[in-house]
Amino acid sequence: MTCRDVFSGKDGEVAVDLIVPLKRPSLGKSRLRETLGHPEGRYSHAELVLALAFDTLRAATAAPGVRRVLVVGSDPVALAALRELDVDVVGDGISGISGISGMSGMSGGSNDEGPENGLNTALRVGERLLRADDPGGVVGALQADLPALRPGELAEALHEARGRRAFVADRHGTGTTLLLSSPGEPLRPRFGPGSAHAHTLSGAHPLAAGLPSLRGDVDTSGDLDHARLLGLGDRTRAVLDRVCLLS
Ligand SMILES: Nc1nc2c(ncn2[C@@H]2O[C@H](COP(=O)(O)OP(=O)(O)OP(=O)(O)O)[C@@H](O)[C@H]2O)c(=O)[nH]1
Ligand SMILES: C=C(OP(=O)(O)O)C(=O)O
Repeated sequence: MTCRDVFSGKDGEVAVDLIVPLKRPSLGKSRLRETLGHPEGRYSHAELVLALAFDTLRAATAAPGVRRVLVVGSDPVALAALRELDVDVVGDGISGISGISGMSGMSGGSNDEGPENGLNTALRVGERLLRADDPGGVVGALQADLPALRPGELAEALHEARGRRAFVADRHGTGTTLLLSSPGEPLRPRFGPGSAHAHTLSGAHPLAAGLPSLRGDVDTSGDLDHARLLGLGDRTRAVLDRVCLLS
């Protein structure tokens, strides 16, 4: 199990274990596929979605204050491709795959009144695994579509939360890119349409810092253009550069 030995956060802060949900890349990011058109032949849609996740994870694992990163996904091939990163991977229990990397899969059952969807179910699977190892820690959910993410901005968000259940809204103000629990308390994920509002209603504290790279999730080609202006991670840039080289 991958776990950074030394917590490098600021004084007295609790280390954070992050869950990163990852839908099967060929099925995920359907709005991006629709608005980008049909790049197939130059790169596959799945390759781009996996690159977004790869760059997100590379930044997350480099962020001070992040102790551990657990990817909960639906596709064994995609999960295997992430093994070179300093992350744990596990099946989301939705697609039939479960234990990977020495972890046992668990079903997603819920005692939470938030919306039931694949994403929240996957997060509960991850939360239960992380809590089994550290019942008193802070658990977070980070989206896998933040290709411009800067480790320092993620660290800044963890710092601003200061142990409160808190969230970061996306740049549109409607979605959520990061949700953090209080130490030892349930995450209570309410991801889905309008999740920023749902997280506010559930009592989570909206983090106010600018954090453009942490708010820059990619759902459409417009979001991808925005992330490109912020500065894409290497993997995503390399996939997109191929289009420019060929066109
Ligand atoms: N493991 C898992 N992850 C999910 C699931 N649904 C969404 N995710 C992940 O949750 C994050 C945010 O999801 P969305 O932005 O709604 O992604 P999406 O469903 O791929 O995108 P659209 O098809 O455009 O709605 C991404 O990291 C997805 O990969 C799911 O059913 N299982
Ligand atoms: C599921 C979510 O992501 P998106 O809005 O990017 O679909 C969310 O923000 O709750």
